Amino acid sequence: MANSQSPPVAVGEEYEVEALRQNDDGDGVAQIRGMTVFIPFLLPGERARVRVERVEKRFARARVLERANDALDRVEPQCPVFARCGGCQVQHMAYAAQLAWKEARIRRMAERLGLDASVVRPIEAARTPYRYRNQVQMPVRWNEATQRAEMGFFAFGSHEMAVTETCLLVSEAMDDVLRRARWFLTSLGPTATFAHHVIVRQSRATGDMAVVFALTADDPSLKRSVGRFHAPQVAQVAVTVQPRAHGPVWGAAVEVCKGATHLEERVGGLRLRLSPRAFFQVQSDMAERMYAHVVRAAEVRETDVVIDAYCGIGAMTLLMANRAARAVGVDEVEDAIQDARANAKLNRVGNAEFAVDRVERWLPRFVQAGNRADVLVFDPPRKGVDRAVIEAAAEANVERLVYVSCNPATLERDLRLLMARGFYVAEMQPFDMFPQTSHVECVVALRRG
Ligand SMILES: C[S@@+](CC[C@H](N)C(=O)[O-])C[C@H]1O[C@@H](n2cnc3c(N)ncnc32)[C@H](O)[C@@H]1O
Repeated sequence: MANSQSPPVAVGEEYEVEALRQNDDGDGVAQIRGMTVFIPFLLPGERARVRVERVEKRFARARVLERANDALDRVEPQCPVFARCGGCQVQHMAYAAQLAWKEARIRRMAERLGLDASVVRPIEAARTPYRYRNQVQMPVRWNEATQRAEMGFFAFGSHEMAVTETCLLVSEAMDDVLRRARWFLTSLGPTATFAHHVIVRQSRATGDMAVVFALTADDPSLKRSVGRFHAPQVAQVAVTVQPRAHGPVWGAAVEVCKGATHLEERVGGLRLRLSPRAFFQVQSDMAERMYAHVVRAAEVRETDVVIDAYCGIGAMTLLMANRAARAVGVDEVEDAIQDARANAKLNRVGNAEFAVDRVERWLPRFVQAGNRADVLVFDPPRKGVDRAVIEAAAEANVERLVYVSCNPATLERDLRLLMARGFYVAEMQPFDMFPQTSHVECVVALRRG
């Protein structure tokens, strides 16, 4: 018999459960003998026979063996590798239910922060919940037995590959290029073992695509071979050398082997040059709507000095510069800032400047040097902003701050800190930048007061 210290459930045990709610990863949550159990792909109200697969101190994970009923929100997932690929978590939910679930998460965050429910606006839905992504990174491996290159996606938190030729989140033209890249690597023979990822990005404006082969070896003849890849609408072929096949995908540099040096995208009336290594929002249409919202939320006036921290290729910097006295964009990626400077010229924006730096270094210096700023825009990566950035924002004496976040957990942490330093939340606008996944984007307008 289990003693009082041992967990109430054990790996391999089977139970009949009902999911009571959904956690932020999209998993169903049930209670078994007083323990919280997370069950992927089980929706609230659904009952199932499950097997416990992992037991931690405070929770366990279980897998559905047989589902007894279907929730009203359940739909048939469209992708053949859904549940095996780690990319999508909620294809089994109707799109309207995905939206409601994401909006509710932002509402719960507002509640925990002690905010009035009226600050949260209804979530902005994607125009197309499938085939919306403008970029994809597909792992590749060489199959010794079949002597073919295989592509697919890694399962969540593992390097086990779900082999597939298609991703329903990208355009059909991108799917076609991925297929051709796999045939091409197969045609190279075992030398293709050096390829570990194929990255494809497509411009919404021109339809042109850039294809980057990520290789483990810096081999000139392999690079020459890769340069022979061609497919309809592919305007650029490049390589990046990243010796570790499991870890970061990109190497230190990207070498264009063939074609254009950049793609061109158009957003919010701007022409934007886009290098392979520079970040760009994955859904161009939603990016356009979100940028327009950020400019409105920042209430940019013509005497304002605006700081766009984590600016990427400078799209928001330029949109705000058009209404301000001066705009400064900062990003740590040199290629992105080169694009941003070129984009300022391309769009004849004369009052935008850019710096290659880490925001946590640049912003405190900017503020301590006594420079004026009226508006701050933060659009950090998933880990949120550094403590030094919060302190600098508090000292900067800005009236308006707009925080663009792709991770509600770090957003909540950072909002709590900003609120403790004299900012209040005026509005929260969620955007469904990543349909079929558990991710949600949110733009928060803060004011000093
Ligand atoms: C979510 S993206 C936003 C980019 C841009 N605002 C846009 O909409 O395209 C985050 C950006 O932050 C940059 N970045 C990440 N950490 C940084 C840091 N510590 N300092 C400066 N830039 C950073 C990345 O290079 C990336 O361009």
